[in-house]
Amino acid sequence: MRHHPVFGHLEVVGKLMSKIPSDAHGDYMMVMILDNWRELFPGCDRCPPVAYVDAWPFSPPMAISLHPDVSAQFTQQFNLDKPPEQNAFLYPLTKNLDLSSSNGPAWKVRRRRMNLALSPQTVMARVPDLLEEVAVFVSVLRQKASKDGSWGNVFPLQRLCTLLTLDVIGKYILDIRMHEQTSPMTPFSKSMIDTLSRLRFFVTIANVFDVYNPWWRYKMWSNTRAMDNFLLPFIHQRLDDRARLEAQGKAEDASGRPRTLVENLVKSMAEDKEDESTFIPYALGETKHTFFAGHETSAFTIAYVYLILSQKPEVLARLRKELDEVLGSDAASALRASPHLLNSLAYTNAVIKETMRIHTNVGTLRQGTPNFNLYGPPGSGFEGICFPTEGCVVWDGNFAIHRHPDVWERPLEFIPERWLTTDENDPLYPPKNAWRSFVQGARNCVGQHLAMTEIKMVLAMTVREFDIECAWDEWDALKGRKGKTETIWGERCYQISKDGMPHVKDDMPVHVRLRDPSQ
Ligand code: HEM
Repeated sequence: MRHHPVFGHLEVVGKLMSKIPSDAHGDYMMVMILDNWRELFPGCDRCPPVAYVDAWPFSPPMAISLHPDVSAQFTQQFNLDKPPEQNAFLYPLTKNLDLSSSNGPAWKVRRRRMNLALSPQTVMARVPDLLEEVAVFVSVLRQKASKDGSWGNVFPLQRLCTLLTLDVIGKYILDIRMHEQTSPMTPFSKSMIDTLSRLRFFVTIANVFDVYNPWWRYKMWSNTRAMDNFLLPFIHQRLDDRARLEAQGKAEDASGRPRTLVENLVKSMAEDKEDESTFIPYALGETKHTFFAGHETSAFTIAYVYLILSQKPEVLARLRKELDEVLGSDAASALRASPHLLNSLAYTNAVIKETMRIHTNVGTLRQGTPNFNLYGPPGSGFEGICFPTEGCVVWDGNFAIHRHPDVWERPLEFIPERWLTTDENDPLYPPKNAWRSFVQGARNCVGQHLAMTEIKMVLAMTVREFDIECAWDEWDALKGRKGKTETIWGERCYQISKDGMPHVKDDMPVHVRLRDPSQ
C-alpha cells in the first residue's frame, strides 16, 4: 500500500474508511483492504495474505492476516503472545489477573482452570439453571408484543440481549439471579459497563485525555470498589464451603449439584495448593473478565441471528421445523429433562455458525517478534514469501477471511448447508482454518460452549413463539430522524464501536409479534 514518509498509511486508510459511515467499527478496515486490494496493491494479481498498516499515531504498526493459513501460523502452529496493549486495556478492569491478558506459564495455569470451568460437560450440567434466565427473556418478549398478534412497539434488541447474557453469566459464575432483564441494573453490571466505556485499546494522541485525567482515575477506583464488593462475598462463601468440606475429609459436597464457575476455580485452587491471598485477587480478575468476555459478544450474535432469520424466511421455516422435530412444542421442558438434545440441533448450529461467519465479532491480536515471520501459504499466490512481524501487532483478520472469495464458495451468501456437508469435495465444505469466529488454536475462545449453548437455548425457546424484525421506520420516527440513512453493504444494522467492542448500530431496533396470540 502507498506509504507516506511522514503520514504512513493514514491517507490510504482514511480514504478507505471514508467510504463507510464514520461510526463504523474499526474491524471494517480489514474488509475494506480485502475489497479494494486491486487498487491498494497495484503490482499484485492476488490479494496479499498479509497487509501491513502503519496508522501511527492512532495505532501501532499492524500486520493483518487476510488468509486462514497465515492466521494458523501464529495461533495454531505457534501461539504468539498477546500484545502489551491488550494488558494495558484490561488492567483497569482485572489488574491483568485474567486469562486473556496473561501469557506463558501464568496463562497455562489459568487456561487449565477455565477449560474445566467452561468445558462442554460443565456447561451441559448447568442447562436447567440457565433455562430460568432464558425463560425471563421469553416473558419480556411477550410483554413487548401486542396481545392481539400485531407488532409491538420498537425497542433496541441488542440491549435486551445484553441484559439476558448478563443474567446467564451471573447464574453460571455465581449461581445467583441478577434480574438484569427485569429490574434496574445491579451495581456490579452498572460499574462494569461504565468501566468498559472508559477503556481504550490504543491510547493515542486522539484519546489520551480520555484516559489520563483525575475523573477517569476516580471512576475506575469507584467502579472497581463496587464490582469487588459485589463479588467478594460469593468468593469468600465458596472458600468457606471448600474449607468445611476439607475439614470433613470430603472431596465433594454430597448434593450432586453442578458446580458454578467460582466453585470450579476454588476447587482448582485447592488442587494447586494455591494460597488464598493470591487466589482472591485472581478470582476477582477472572470473574470480571468472564463477565466482560461473554456478555456483549453473545448478545451481538443473538441479535444478528434474529436479523438473519427475519431476512431469510426459508431458513426460519427450516429452523422451526428442526426445533419441532427435536424438542416438541415445549422446548423448556424437553431441555430441562434432556439438555443433551441441544447437540441434536444440527441445522440450528449451522445457522448460528453461518451468522457468525457473515457478522463476525472480535478477532485476536498478537505481538510480533524479531524471531517470528509469517510465510505466504500454498495456493495463496505468495508461496514462501516472508512477511516479518517484528515491531507489529499481528491481527487475525477473521472478519475479512470470512468474506474472502478465494477461501469460501459464494462467500457473501448465507448458506447454513455449508456446515452440514461432510463431503470434503463439496465446494461448500468449509476449508480448514477458515472459520475463525472463536479464533482457533490453544487460545481459542474458552467460553464457546457456553455461548453456543446459550444461543441455541434462546432460539429454541423463542423462534416458534415470536416473529422479530427490524423496525427502522418506527425507530427513525421515534428519534425524529429524517433524510438519508447510513448503511454498509446496504445494511442498516452495521457494526459500530461503542466501547471498543463491536455493537449493532442503535442496538438493532426491532419490533416483535406473537405468532399465535390465542396461546
Ligand atoms: C458468541 C460469543 C463469543 C464470541 C464471538 C467470542 C469470541 C472470542 C474470541 C475471538 C476470542 C479471542 C480473543 C483474543 O484473543 O483477544 C475469545 C477469547 C475468550 N473468550 Fe470468547 N467469545 C464469545 C463468548 C464467550 C463467553 C460466553 C465467554 C465466557 C463466559 C468467553 C470467554 C472468553 C475468554 C475467557 C477468552 C480468552 C481465552 C484465552 O486467552 O485463552 N467468550 N472469545
